[in-house]
Amino acid sequence: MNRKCGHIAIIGAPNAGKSTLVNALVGQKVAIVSPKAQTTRARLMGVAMLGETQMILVDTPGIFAPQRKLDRAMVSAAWDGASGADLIALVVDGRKGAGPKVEQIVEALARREEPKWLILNKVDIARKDKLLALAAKLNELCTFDQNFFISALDGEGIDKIKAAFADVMPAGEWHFPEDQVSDITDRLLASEITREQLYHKLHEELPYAATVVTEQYLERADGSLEIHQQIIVQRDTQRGIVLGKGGQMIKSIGETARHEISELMGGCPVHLYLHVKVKADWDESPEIYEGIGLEWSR
Ligand SMILES: Nc1nc2c(ncn2[C@@H]2O[C@H](COP(=O)(O)OP(=O)(O)OP(=O)(O)O)[C@@H](O)[C@H]2O)c(=O)[nH]1
Repeated sequence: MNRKCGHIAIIGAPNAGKSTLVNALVGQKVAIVSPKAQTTRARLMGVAMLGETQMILVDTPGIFAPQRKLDRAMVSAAWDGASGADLIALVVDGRKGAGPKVEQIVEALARREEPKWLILNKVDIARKDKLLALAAKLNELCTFDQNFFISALDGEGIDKIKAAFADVMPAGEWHFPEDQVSDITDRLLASEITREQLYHKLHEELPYAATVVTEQYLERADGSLEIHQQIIVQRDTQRGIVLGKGGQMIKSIGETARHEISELMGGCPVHLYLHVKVKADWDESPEIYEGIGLEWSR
C-alpha cells in the first residue's frame, strides 16, 4: 500500500480566504464563509483526498491582535492548530497587500520549525504586479519553500496546489475514513450554518455579539431531522434585530439555514426551530466555549 497522510495548517489574517480554500480542497462545504472578518471561531479539520493520499486541512481562526477573551481563545486556537503540522500554509489576501497584520504573522511564522508555504489568494481581483511585489516582500521576511497564486473562490490554481500538497505528505495510514469530509459533528455544523446566516444577513457588529448553540438534534422516524437551536445575543436590542419586524428576519435566517443544512445532509427534510435568547455574558461562559469548539481559559 502506498497510502500517505499528513496535516496542513491553513493560517492567515481574518478574511484572507482560509475557509474558502479548505472548502475548495475538500470539494464541498465544511467551513462557513462570509465577507466579514473573524467568521471562523474554532479550529476545524477538513479532509481532502487525492488518490492514495489523505490531507487533513486544519482551518484556523484568523490571526489578529486579540482584545476580548473570545478573541484570545480564537487566536490561540489558530496557533495551536499549526503545532505539529507537516506544513503550514499562510494564506494572504493578494488584493490587500502586506500590512502590519500580515507582516506580524509572517515574522512569527519565520521563527517556527515547520515547512512553510505562501499562498497568495484572490488573484481574480488582484493586480499581477502587486501580487509579485507582495510575494517578494513576504519572502524577505520568512523563507517559504513554495509560493502559489490562487483564487480559492473561482478554483484557479486549486488542482495544482492540491497535487503539490499531496506530493509532500508523509507515508502513513489515513486518519479518517475516505468518505469523511471533516472532524466536526453534524450538530456543530448545523450551528455553524445558522451562524453563517447571521453574518450574511445582519449588520456589521451584531454577528460578533452572537453565537448559536444546537440544543436538540433528532432524527425522526420518517427520516427527517428535527433541530432546535438557540441564537444567543448580549442585549435586548440585539434580540429585536435578530427577530426583525414581525419576525421577518429570523424567518429568513431560518429558511436559508434550513435549506442549506438539508442540502449538506444529502437532501433529507429538516425542521429547524430557532429561539433567540439574551445572555449578556455568554462570551464568559465555559459551556458555550466548549459548545463552539474553543478552549476555555481563565
Ligand atoms: N474574489 C475573491 N474572494 C474570495 C476568494 N477567497 C475568498 N474570498 C472571499 O473572501 C471573504 C472571506 O473568506 P473566508 O474564507 O471566510 O476567509 P477566512 O480567512 O476563513 O476568514 P476568517 O474566518 O475571518 O478568518 C468571503 O467573502 C469570500 O467569498 C477569492 O479567491 N477571490
